[in-house]
Amino acid sequence: MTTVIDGKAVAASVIETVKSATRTLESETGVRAGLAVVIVGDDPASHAYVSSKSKMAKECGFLSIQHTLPNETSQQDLAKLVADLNADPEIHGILVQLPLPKPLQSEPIIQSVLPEKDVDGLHVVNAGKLATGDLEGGLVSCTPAGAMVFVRRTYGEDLSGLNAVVVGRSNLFGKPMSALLLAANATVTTAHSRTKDLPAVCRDADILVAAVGRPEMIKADWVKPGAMVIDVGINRVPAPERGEGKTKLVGDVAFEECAKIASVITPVPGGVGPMTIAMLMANTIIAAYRKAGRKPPKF
Ligand SMILES: NC(=O)C1=CN([C@@H]2O[C@H](COP(=O)(O)OP(=O)(O)OC[C@H]3O[C@@H](n4cnc5c(N)ncnc54)[C@H](OP(=O)(O)O)[C@@H]3O)[C@@H](O)[C@H]2O)C=CC1
Ligand SMILES: Nc1nc(=O)c2c([nH]1)NC[C@@H]1CN(c3ccc(C(=O)N[C@@H](CCC(=O)O)C(=O)O)cc3)C=[N+]21
Repeated sequence: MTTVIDGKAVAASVIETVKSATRTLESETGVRAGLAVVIVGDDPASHAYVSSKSKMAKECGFLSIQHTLPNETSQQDLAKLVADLNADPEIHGILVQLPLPKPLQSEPIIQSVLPEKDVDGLHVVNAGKLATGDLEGGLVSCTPAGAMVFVRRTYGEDLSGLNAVVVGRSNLFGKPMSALLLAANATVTTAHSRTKDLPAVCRDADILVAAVGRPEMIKADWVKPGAMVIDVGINRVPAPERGEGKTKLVGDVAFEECAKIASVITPVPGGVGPMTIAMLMANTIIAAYRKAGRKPPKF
């Protein structure tokens, strides 16, 4: 029987841990964890994500601040806001929603967030700590951190002897995912658009992770029988069967056919997506504990 991971349920258990850690920190030190989310422009999908992040932060008991800036915001004004948030002692985590509208440059903004407040894990200091195997000292990008929770719940802490294939090499997901799998002793291949014979590479994977952004690209005959398949892709596609002009979300994995071959698989929606938000809350409480000189909880 194939196990379909219930990402909402796993995310809810992470959120419970965050809530109790938030209460403990506040009662023992008087520090209330604070998260600032910055969004520039009016992209509706980004607004939907950001409002669910702000809502979840409130639910966790955080001070939750959202800064909504207009499309025509200048690079200097955005940089000034980040500098103010860096200096604000009530704020422990800063997330600048990506992508930024043109012509804003995201890289200088990402690198200007203080590493200890970089709950997205995108600062070179955090990426570097992960790359050098320092998993305790930095902050890890939320989506790969969430996918690793699924991996640990399936295989445990030690992935020795297992082959993992990550399709995609972005700084936001593919690279940190590969680094986390490697740190857990898996034998890791990072595949991308230039990889030769991708289906054959994927068939070698005991843990196959897809983060490409191509609807249902991974087919059943790419999956090793009994493998764990983690689908990170979020693709909105037309769904005429639901009515004219309707759309639906699908992942990068052809779910129905791959579920027959895999032993464990994550759905879209309801898989990795909810974990991204939960791990953002986890990173914020970790940052707040560190700021207070306390040992943060483990997730
Ligand atoms: N669930 C969640 O919370 C999140 C979901 N996502 C989703 O995950 C997906 C990937 O996101 P992200 O990493 O930011 O995307 P990017 O567009 O930054 O990266 C996509 C990667 O896929 C590779 N790729 C593209 N086409 C192919 C192909 N035909 N064969 C093999 N590899 C290919 C690219 O290779 P190359 O480098 O050679 O160009 C690149 O490395 C998206 O659908 C995104 O929406 C992302 C973040 C969070
Ligand atoms: N600085 C930054 N950090 C990010 O982590 C970041 C970002 N920018 N920009 C965009 C991507 C995408 N992303 C998602 C978060 C939650 C869901 C999510 O909750 N998905 C639900 C479905 C949501 C729906 O129905 O639309 C699910 O898969 O079940 C998806 C995708 C974070 N990202």
